[in-house]
Amino acid sequence: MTRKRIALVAHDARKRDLIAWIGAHRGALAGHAFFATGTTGAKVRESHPELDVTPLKSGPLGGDQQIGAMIAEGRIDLLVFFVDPMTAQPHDVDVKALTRLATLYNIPFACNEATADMIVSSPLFAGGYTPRPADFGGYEGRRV
Ligand SMILES: O=C(CO)COP(=O)(O)O
Repeated sequence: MTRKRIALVAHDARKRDLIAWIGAHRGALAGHAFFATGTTGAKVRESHPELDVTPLKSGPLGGDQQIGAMIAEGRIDLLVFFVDPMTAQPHDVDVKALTRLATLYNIPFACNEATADMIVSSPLFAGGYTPRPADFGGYEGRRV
């Protein structure tokens, strides 16, 4: 198994769903390294102490930005971010920045359970798949 670096984020209304999702996939998730926004990380650690979870800052205090920076540095292989589409977030710009970077750097990114289910049950997940590097569509600063 290739050890993946998995970012976990859930808005408040989705935290229970993320914990349940982790429980449902504990076999596939065992042994990987997890990085999570603060409150999400604390809850994941509480319910799944067997996982190696590094908590970052809480989302509204910069945690989404920290994960975005890790993506830009090539330090995250998968983002599982259970988004609440029904509640306005004070840090909406940070959420947008994070999802933009996940898209830009072409990492697998699940914003709901169905997508997360497909990713962790894919043979590509088990098989050490490496996505092609982003080429930024001709952006002049791409080598910088
Ligand atoms: O707000 C979040 C993501 O945008 C999540 O942050 P917490 O995990 O600290 O609640």
